[in-house]
Amino acid sequence: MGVQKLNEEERNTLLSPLLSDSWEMVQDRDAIKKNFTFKDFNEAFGFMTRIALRADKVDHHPEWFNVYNRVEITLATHECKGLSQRDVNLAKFIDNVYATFTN
Ligand SMILES: C[C@H](O)[C@H](O)[C@H]1CNC2=NC(N)=NC(=O)C2=N1
Repeated sequence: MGVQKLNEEERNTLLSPLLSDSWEMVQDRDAIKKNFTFKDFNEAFGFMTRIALRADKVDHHPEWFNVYNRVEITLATHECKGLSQRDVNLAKFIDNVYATFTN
């Protein structure tokens, strides 16, 4: 029994806070996304570096796009083809790291 998709109750309790904090559901996919903006590329890449190290530590990786000072992140769990607790955990971590950057 591998990782499970979030059930209805978990979506209400665990996803809602994220959706209230600028995460959005991806159209036509059980995934969440959020856009981040930084002072410059250096900060954007520093942010990505911290997320990357965490992703490798927890073995759960984002889908992301970066151009200069912008980073767009999409989270989903490939193993269950949808959102799992791992995505919730990583989203919270990402928001906590972002909060350390003054924008
Ligand atoms: C082999 C490796 O443990 C798996 O592929 C991990 C890696 N990182 C992952 N990241 C994400 N987002 N979903 C997964 O299912 C996943 N699985």
